[in-house]
Amino acid sequence: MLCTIVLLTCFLCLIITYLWMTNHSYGYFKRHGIPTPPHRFFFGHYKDLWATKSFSITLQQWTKKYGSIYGLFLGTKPMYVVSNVDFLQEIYIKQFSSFHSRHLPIILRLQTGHKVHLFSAIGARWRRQRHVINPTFTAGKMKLMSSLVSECIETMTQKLFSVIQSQPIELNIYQLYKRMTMDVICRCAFGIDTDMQNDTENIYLKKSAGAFDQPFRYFYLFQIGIRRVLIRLIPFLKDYIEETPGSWLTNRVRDVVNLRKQSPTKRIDLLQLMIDASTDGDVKDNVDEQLMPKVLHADEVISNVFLFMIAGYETTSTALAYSTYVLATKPLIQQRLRKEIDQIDWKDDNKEATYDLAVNLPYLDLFIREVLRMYPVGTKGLTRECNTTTTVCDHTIEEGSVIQPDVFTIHYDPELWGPEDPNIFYPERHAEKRHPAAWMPFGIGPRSCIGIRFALMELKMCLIRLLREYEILASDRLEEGFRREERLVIQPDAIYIKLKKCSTA
Ligand code: HEM
Repeated sequence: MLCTIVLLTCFLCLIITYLWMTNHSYGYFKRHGIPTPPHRFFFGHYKDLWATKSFSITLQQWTKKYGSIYGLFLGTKPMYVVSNVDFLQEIYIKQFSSFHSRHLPIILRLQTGHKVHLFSAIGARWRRQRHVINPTFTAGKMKLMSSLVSECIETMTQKLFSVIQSQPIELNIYQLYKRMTMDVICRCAFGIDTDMQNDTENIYLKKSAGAFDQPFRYFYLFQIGIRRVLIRLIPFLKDYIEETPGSWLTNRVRDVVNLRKQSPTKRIDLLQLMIDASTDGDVKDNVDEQLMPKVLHADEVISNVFLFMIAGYETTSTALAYSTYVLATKPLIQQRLRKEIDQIDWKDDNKEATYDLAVNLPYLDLFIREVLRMYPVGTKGLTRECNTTTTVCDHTIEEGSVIQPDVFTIHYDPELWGPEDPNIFYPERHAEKRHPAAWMPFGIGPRSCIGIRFALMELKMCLIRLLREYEILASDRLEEGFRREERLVIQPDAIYIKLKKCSTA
């Protein structure tokens, strides 16, 4: 009897402590004088964020109601949603040392040791990996890799050539872009010469589609999580649980890396550059810059190759999709771009010269910047987690809280982007210097997208090739296919266009 009473009392105390702590957590923003939309016990705002079709648009709607800095709860974790650009500049740039990590989904937090890649690494490990991988993405390295990219674009153009008849026919070009960007990333990061554009039964294409195009993505992530936990608890189960497409791809990278190490000839791609900067020995991180080992562990090469596939495939194909949508709906802008492109004497047999010409076309550069302002591809990966309590623009931000920029509000703010209406597509607005945190499609600061140069090279080379050859026309179903949905990236269903051969091509 006494034992039961003691147990019941302990249980009650635990419940009271839990309720007190949860209640205290939910008082976070009230204590800091920050407004919040109403939350639910235990879930915080998770349920609202899961239920919405677009995370980014929901944030934008709340900003209209609660202002440029407001709070949400991820469970009980406080998250600041911010569209105040001075505040963001402090966090992402000036006080980066207090905000160097992202808030990660549980699936990435399960990764440990050398399985941790650049996206999820924190502290000294992130600094070492970024230091070693940065030189892989210099302009010089991009120029050397441009011929691999150009080959994939050429295959796409040939494919289009065989489809386009004397009369323009409707096609969903987004599908072709996905195959082309997957070919590019397989060649440059995976180090294998796939031909996904002609070989639609390609096993890599199928596995990648399995890994990235999941209709029930949360269920899929849950499945990966369960698999990881089970294998960690009972290692021999590994042989009995079916490989997920992601681990199938990871194992193929391992095979390619092993083959590469034995091969006497060197290919210039992201994989080789990372292999050259790696060691088979142990790597111990050190917070002291002088003592930081300037190498990658062999397993980190593999995890980062896989990361590049995820980070570089859907993002770039979707940015191409948005660019094509704009070109199809704005014939005058298309004409101006073609005029700039047609003025160049393209040296198709000299890939490096072509690279220089392509990346330096001024109107094309403004055009892409404007596309990504109006249609940022993803906003969820931009979070930062506070690792030491600090003060930002008179607000005390406590350790463990999360920062999420409201990119849509920032990108459409007339004060940041005027005097021309930000709802109008106007590339010239980027010729003027803007606030450092006003344009965030690739993030900002030391932890912004490492692949920006690669992505811009691919986008520019592909658009130039298309516009030299074809006039892009809107199909009757263009708007119907343009319905957007937000998963890992914010993507349209389809981009239905018609292509007409240019008279000068
Ligand atoms: C249009 C195409 C792309 C877009 C819009 C894009 C966007 C982004 C964004 C928003 C971030 C988060 C930045 C931040 O937290 O401040 C990011 C990070 C990253 N991106 Fe990209 N990306 C693109 C293409 C690529 C490509 C082609 C690669 C690699 C080949 C790549 C590799 C990465 C990596 C490794 C990170 C993590 C960097 C770190 O934490 O240090 N991205 N990207």
